[in-house]
Amino acid sequence: MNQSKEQRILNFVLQNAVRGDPCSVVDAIDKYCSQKEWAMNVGDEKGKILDKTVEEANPSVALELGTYCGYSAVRISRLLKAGARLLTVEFNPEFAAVAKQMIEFAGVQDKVKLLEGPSEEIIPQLKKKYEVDTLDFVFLDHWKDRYTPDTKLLQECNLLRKGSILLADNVIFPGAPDFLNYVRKSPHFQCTNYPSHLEYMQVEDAMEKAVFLG
Ligand SMILES: O=c1[nH]cnc2c(O)cc(-c3ccc(F)cc3)cc12
Ligand SMILES: [Mg+2]
Repeated sequence: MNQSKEQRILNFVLQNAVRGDPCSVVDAIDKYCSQKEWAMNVGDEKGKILDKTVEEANPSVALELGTYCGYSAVRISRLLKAGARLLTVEFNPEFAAVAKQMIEFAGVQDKVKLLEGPSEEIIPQLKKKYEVDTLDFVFLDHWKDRYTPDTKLLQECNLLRKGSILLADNVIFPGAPDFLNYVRKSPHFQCTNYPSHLEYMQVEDAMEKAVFLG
């Protein structure tokens, strides 16, 4: 059976990174995807914006929508303080299977919980099934058409508190215009735009930070 691109990325990591070393996993994925096969990891340029925002949030509980191969789950969890945790949601079972192995190889499995399924089903379960009170940090990197409905759902489920930080990837390319409209017009969010480039390409992209004001 032919290997998928995501399985090829994982194999490259298993052969070129250091087990238990999250930075080596992140670097190996970036090396493969910049030199061999493009893939939709957030990448190192936008990854540095992600790092800064995670450090600013210093979350006890973080949520990621869109795990893919686990690149940003490893990138985020390497920065988490002792006892902090990341919940990451992936709809595609093939991607989830690769991400699970990526997370374990990186040695961050004790900080990361991978939840398989659609975000609109999982978000309403976070409080009761996953013992979440409120989320300190949310990384939106799944499907652009879900950014706005899932942001509204997070609010409706009382999962945000004053100061919760949302960070959205790809607000320029592929683009999430309705999300930008929603958060920038809402009195409940204070927004900041971070111009950057599409991962591994010279195409303009940006990330949007939206701090919940309560
Ligand atoms: O679907 C996506 N989810 C999350 N992140 C993405 C991301 O960073 C890039 C892209 C993407 C970019 C260019 C292209 F030609 C085709 C897809 C998609 C996603
Ligand atoms: Mg993305």
